[in-house]
Amino acid sequence: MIEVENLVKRFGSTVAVNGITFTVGDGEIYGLLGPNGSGKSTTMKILAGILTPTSGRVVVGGVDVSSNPLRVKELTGYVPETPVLYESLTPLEFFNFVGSVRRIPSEKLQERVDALVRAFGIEKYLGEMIGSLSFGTKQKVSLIAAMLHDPDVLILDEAMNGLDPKSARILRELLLQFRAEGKSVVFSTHVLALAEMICDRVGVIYNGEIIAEGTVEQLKEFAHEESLEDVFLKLTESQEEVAGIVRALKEAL
Ligand SMILES: Nc1ncnc2c1ncn2[C@@H]1O[C@H](COP(=O)(O)OP(=O)(O)OP(=O)(O)O)[C@@H](O)[C@H]1O
Repeated sequence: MIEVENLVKRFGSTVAVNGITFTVGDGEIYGLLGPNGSGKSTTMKILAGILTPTSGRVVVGGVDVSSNPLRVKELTGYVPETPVLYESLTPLEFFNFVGSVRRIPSEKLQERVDALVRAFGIEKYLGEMIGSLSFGTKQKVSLIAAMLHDPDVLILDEAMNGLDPKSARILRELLLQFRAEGKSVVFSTHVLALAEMICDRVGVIYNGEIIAEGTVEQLKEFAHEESLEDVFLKLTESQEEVAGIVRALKEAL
């Protein structure tokens, strides 16, 4: 369970997150959707205990992030928008490093590394330097590292980026399994069809505020639109703008 209450994050004069409130239940996948720069990554970094909020309250698995960020990190697996990895380690060395930092018993670590490496099909890269791997393979390493300690909560920032269709399907299945085990997932994406497919509820974030929230069906009804893409464009006031740009392009080209 994740509870976010009146969360604010300022960077100097920039208000990245402007008083957002939402909860993610046990066994729920919550999609955070929003245009570039709307505050998704900042929110997710706060949930993962990486950034401290300016104000507001975040409770993960009953633990307040401000009072016990270390415990929240134990409960949480976080995949950043861009993989942050040690380029001069091999994936296997990196997984062992993560295992020791997270104090995962060696037998359990071995089991989880084997299963996840097999699921994402990266066996042949285990002994290569991470710096030499493709973006998609690095993303898989980042995902596996986040899941090694079997976290109760997963925070995935555009985690499907760079994944081939097979790996994207595997991740989707893993998330559904995660949900069935009663865990909570926060998932940001610009791929609205994907959000529609896997999210139990979505929150649309715009200029640091959640401007609409509900199931995809509820949002479609609320916005009187047929697709989540149209709902998104309408809510973020982009529908008219996109139409204008397309008109201008047609004239110019
Ligand atoms: N470390 C920082 N210092 C200053 N401003 C920042 C910092 N991190 C984020 N911001 C600003 O906060 C706002 C929200 O950024 P954020 O990265 O959370 O957006 P986002 O919704 O994740 O965007 P995208 O879809 O492009 O990844 C932006 O205006 C951004 O420039």
